[in-house]
Amino acid sequence: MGKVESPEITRRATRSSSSTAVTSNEVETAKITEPYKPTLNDFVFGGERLSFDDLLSSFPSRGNQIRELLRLLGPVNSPMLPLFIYGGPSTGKTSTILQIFRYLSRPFVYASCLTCYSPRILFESVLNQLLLHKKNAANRYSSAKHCDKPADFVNFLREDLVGVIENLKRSSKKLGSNKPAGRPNGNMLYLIFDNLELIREWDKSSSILPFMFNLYDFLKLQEVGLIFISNTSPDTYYSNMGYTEHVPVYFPEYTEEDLRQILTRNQENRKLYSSFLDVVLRPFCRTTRRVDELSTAFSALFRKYCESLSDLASVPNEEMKRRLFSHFQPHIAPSLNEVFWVPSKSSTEVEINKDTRRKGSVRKSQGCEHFAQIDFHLSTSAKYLLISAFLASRNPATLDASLFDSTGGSDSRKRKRKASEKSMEQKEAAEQELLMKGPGTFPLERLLAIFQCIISVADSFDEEEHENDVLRVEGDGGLMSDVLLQLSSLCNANFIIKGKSCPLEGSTRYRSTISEDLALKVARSLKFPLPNYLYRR
Ligand SMILES: Nc1ncnc2c1ncn2[C@@H]1O[C@H](COP(=O)(O)OP(=O)(O)OP(=O)(O)O)[C@@H](O)[C@H]1O
Repeated sequence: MGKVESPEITRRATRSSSSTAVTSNEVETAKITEPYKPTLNDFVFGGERLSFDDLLSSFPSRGNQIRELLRLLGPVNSPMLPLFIYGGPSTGKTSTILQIFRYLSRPFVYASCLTCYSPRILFESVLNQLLLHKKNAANRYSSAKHCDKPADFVNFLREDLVGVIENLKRSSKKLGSNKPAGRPNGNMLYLIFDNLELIREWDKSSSILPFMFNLYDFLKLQEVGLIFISNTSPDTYYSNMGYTEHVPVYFPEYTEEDLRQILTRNQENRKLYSSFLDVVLRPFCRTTRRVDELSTAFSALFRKYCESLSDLASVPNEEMKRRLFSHFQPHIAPSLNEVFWVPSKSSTEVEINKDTRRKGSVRKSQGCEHFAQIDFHLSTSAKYLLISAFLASRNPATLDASLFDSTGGSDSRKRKRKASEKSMEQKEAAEQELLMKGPGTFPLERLLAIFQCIISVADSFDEEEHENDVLRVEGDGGLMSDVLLQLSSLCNANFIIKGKSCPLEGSTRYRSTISEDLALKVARSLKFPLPNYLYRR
């Protein structure tokens, strides 16, 4: 995955070979061959400490999440409930939390379920880090402890954690409050488990996720902070949760303006880059909002944009912008197509395989299949239902009336949207909060109302193409049973989560789990103008 130029993430262990001043050849040789001796400092980032301003400016549009995470982590040595950080792919979850730890200089162990793709690799990776054990030729690349059973892992983990925490306490006492940069701050140790959603793929026994969520209760160690990072919301783990409360922190998808700030952040000539973004950002955002995908596509495109410029420091005027644009325009569409076909690794991009669907189970896209397969496997009405659920989760319910009129016709939509934009401004604070909370829940009635509306809109713009499917769903007497059947299939496939009943209303609530990327792809396959119906900040 192409990562945007983010602040360096280097753990001290990987810097072991960085040279110190040497005075003679012998000393030099000795230094090079001398095996590196890991210390407690390996639990924190080395190098200069990051200031709070640097932390904030490294992650445009993540100020709220950074402040929230700092609040939840609390002052040094504060016990905390497990955190559950979630949000779509490439929304900065991993980089933000790691840089927060760099800023705090607090000791942590990090394991990603992407690279640790079996219980044994995951457990042993955590234990190796705790024991400061490095796999190398001398130990035949073996782990410090052999461990593939959750029960063994808990025992080893507790034992090792207690040891490390004791050492941290001793070292804290020795150093007092006068800690140089690169030394662990405090005696809490944090365990960060990233890409949690992938466990579902490799844990055939389905026992690891419940185990992970129980870890806090199993360990009962005040000095240990647990942080889980996931691409999917806590609801997608619904059946696995129900243990000690995990505090959710949501990373919402970026808006176009957020992406502009993120992408412009490290550019030498911001004005030039901004004129480039004026041309490319909007069309690309319709295809993807992933920072990694955009930055990869844009780095090549920007070179093309500047090709005819003799001075890269020049500030473009209108005439120059026009010239650059006409030179560069032919490259936009091919690049867009390339991005369009890059399969996103969002875990919500699940394909309902014909066979597995019959069995009622779900298989994640293997990455190389492209969207055409979703096209093949989902019926048109299921796609509309999926889009309706996405809209219901994503838009504030108060905007439904202004986005869809009773006939679902699109004629008056523009006018009504405009009128509602005024009131949207007044409600901005409340709705911002709504977005922060992540995809919202909705009752069945709202889903069906949106479904009816968008189907009639679609009908009016593309009557012939979808006639058979849509009209069948809309027109015949089996409407409800058909839609409910589709809904139940989408719930089985985890595209839509069926939650508990609302205690006040007594009705069941639902939540969409799909990413905006996927919703847009589904909408594109139907030629449905989804962006027109999306509430944007
Ligand atoms: N607000 C931001 N400012 C600067 N860079 C960002 C921001 N958000 C994301 N990025 C960059 O995008 C890339 C992907 O981010 P990161 O891996 O942290 O996302 P993620 O949410 O953990 O993704 P995934 O769920 O796929 O693991 C990184 O290079 C990161 O630095």
